[in-house]
Amino acid sequence: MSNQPQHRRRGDSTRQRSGRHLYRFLADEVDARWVLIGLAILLAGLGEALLLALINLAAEGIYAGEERWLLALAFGGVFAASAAAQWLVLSRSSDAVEGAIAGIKIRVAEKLRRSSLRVVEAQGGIDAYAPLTRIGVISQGTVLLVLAAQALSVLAFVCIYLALLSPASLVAIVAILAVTLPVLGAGYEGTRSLLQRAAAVEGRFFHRFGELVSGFSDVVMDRRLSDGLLADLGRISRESLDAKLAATERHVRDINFASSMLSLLMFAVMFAVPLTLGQDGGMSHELATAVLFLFGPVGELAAAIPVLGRFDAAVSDLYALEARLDHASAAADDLPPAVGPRGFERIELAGVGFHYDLADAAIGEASLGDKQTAFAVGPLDLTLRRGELVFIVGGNGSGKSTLLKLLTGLYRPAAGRVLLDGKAIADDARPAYRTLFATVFTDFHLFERLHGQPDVDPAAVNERLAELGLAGKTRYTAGGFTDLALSTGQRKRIALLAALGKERPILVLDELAADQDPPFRRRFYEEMLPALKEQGLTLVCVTHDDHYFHVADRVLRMRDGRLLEQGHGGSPGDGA
Ligand SMILES: Nc1ncnc2c1ncn2[C@@H]1O[C@H](COP(=O)(O)OP(=O)(O)OP(=O)(O)O)[C@@H](O)[C@H]1O
Repeated sequence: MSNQPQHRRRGDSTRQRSGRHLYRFLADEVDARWVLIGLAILLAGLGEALLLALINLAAEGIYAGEERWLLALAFGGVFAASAAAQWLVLSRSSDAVEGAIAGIKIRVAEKLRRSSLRVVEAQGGIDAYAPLTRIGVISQGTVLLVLAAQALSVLAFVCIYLALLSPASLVAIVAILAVTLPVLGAGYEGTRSLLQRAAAVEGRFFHRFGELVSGFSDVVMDRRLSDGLLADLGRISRESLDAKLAATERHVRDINFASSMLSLLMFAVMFAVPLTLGQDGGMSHELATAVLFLFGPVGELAAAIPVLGRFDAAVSDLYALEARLDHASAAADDLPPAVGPRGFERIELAGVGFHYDLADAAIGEASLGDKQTAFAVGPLDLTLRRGELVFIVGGNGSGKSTLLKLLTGLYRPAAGRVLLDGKAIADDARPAYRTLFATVFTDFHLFERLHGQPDVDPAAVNERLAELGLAGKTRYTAGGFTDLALSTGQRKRIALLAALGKERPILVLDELAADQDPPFRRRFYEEMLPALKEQGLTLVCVTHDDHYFHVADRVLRMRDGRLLEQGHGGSPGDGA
């Protein structure tokens, strides 16, 4: 079982109320001195309220000469302290959040590498990891979040100041804020979910947009296809626009509401309270300045709503992704060791069965109910001996690649056993077992550099590239391959080079020769494979090249997920 590192945050947070994600992110992920930041926020708020009081004192016009200088000095001092506090809050919190984001990115990559091939296949393409790309929203949101906290602090201190000026006004202020803040809170909730929906739709847009790029040759050749694709893009875009417009409308309504409530507050403090209590209004200009001072922080709070909503949605999507990966890695094998077993005599598949279940792939709760078997292989019985050259043949979709993934330990058998030299491979031994194999599957990926081989001599790699007919096409340097935009056949040759560089005892090649030109194909079957066998490698190759079956020691045929009886070189199992 996986021994992945434990984190303070657990992956089960996806169903929590919105806002909680934000809180958990700050509390659990961000390594900041919150007490210090909190004190600085309070200081900044207090500073604003003091500035207000000083402005009011100066406006009274009764201080002159030395006293006015003192007021000016006090203003300067408070302003400097308040600005320093704000600088401290913003720089410390931004640094801490950036640090947390950098850590999260690596943590998600670590969780992904600990999940299984089936899960990664089932997640689909890179779109599934889009929450990781939206993490930048968190950086942008941090400043606004801090400013919103500071606005709350200013609000509190200005209210205290107002209370000191006119205790009766405090009642009106508290009543109005008691209505305004929860309404803004509810507005935040709604805006957040609308923005989250818009982000999800945006993800679908980019998926479809990706099809426009990857299928471009069809797009320019087929008007009906390109019209259909564009219509689809337009529909998705409108859906995203609708969600965004709804969010904006709600936000504008919130801002409107907040400013109306402030006007009401002004009315209450300037008219309702004095008229009701029969006050003479001598304090009114100070009260008016104080109420006007509230406009800034309340406006900042209202303006922060959509950004905080995006921040919250981004964190919540990220945690949902992590929860899926946590779920997957809990059931996945450990990481393989850097160096595994080197030698073996025989590998056996004994009654091995496997099926592609939608539920196997289910890493969220949603799909657990749709258990369906898409394709099943087995029971498979096969013995592979050291030094053999085995071909696997069969029609499209007969299960050849699935067999290779079972043989190499990439898939966990649902039935039967895989035995290494007579000993069944237990789950905890499978990662080490996998290191026996170097593979080139049909959906291989060419890494830009030979990761994990830091000491590789570029000159030696370039020599091998030349042997594979790729001199002048690409070169290997300390920075990696200079060019990988090559033909499919050429890319496959590089994949072969990379696989051989791993120096594993078994080489598994899935239709490697399929895209090669006839001279290279002949060289591959008649010279390279025999030479590799001569060097002691065990080779398992999926092929459709019946011209070269004679090269193999054995040819096995797959049909409908079953291995037919084994034949010898030149005579595949069912006599085809
Ligand atoms: N990742 C997957 N998820 C779900 N089903 C899959 C997946 N990969 C393959 N299958 C199913 O398994 C069947 C066998 O696929 P497999 O790739 O093993 O066949 P193959 O013999 O290698 O075919 P080909 O010659 O076309 O490469 C396919 O028909 C497909 O329905």
